[in-house]
Amino acid sequence: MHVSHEDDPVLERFHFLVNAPALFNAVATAVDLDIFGFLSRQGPAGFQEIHEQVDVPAHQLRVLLQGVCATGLLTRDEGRYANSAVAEDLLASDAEDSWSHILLGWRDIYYPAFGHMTMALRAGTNTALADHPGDEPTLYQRLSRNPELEAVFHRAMSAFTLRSVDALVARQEFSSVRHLLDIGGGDGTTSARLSDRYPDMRITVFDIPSVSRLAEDKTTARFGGQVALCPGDIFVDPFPQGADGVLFSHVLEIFSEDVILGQLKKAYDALPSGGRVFVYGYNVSDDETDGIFSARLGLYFNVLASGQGMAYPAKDYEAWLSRVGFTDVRTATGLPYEHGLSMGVKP
Ligand SMILES: C[S@@+](CC[C@H](N)C(=O)[O-])C[C@H]1O[C@@H](n2cnc3c(N)ncnc32)[C@H](O)[C@@H]1O
Repeated sequence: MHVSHEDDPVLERFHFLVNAPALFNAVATAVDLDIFGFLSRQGPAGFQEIHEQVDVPAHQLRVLLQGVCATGLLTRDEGRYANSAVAEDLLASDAEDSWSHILLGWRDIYYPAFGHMTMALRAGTNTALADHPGDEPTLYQRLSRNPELEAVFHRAMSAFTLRSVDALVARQEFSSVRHLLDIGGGDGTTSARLSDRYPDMRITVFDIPSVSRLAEDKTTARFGGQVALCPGDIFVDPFPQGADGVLFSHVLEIFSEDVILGQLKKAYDALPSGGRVFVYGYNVSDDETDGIFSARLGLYFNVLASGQGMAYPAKDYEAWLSRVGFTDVRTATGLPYEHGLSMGVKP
């Protein structure tokens, strides 16, 4: 006799979870086939109208549409399909912040790696990186050998960052910074937002050379002298001098405690007295039981990206900032998508 868990919300979650990999891929395929975009431009459409737009045999399209309807992202009313409000808002456009970019990035880069999870966690290192040619120890470095996949990665990264960055940019602590170093600043998405908001702030975006090239359009082309690019390796090259603020956005969480302490010390040494450090990213709850975005991220780091790191709880960052010598250490918690901003000031 099985016990019934009918009223237990964990059961409902379990049922969704075990089907989620297939459903996730169905939704990503619908993005690929521009089904959400078509329904957005066209309004509700019958099967035949969708079929005329999509190069998939009728039976296979029927199966796909059933799968996407089962997620709730498409609705079907008297035979006509339509985007749900969530699909219309998140998946129908090709805009920079569209979730469509995020889905394709997760599908092409993150999720293939998770099949290696048991092996990677047992091995204590990112064994899934073997699927990406090269001998460098992190995914970021190896992606520079594959410009197409690197572009997919940074389009997804940028779209996700845009979904949470407003809360970061709005922090009044940035208004006193004259020159900010955006360490691991990626394609410059965050710096571009900061430049819009603080036209008097100079910003230097530091990232590996292949990523710096991706940042050119978004930063120097648009912001001229306000944003400079500094190609380099955080483990090899010194941080540029003269800044009074250092931002690590979605960067420290990739690495182990020792590496984080080393990078925070580097920031401390580069800053003048009164200079500010900002550590922005995902935080799991202090008791490490909560945060599904953070959970995915920590697993991705350990299986694929670096073999280290996690969405550390804010109290870890606060302890590390204090240990390195920063004062006024605190965290703005509860930012969108499980984000927090830990800050400190060099005395
Ligand atoms: C998760 S992305 C964050 C991008 C951006 N800061 C944001 O919040 O959207 C991490 C960034 O760190 C950069 N990075 C990783 N290892 C690096 C290294 N050794 N030196 C310089 N940048 C590095 C990557 O290229 C990537 O752009």
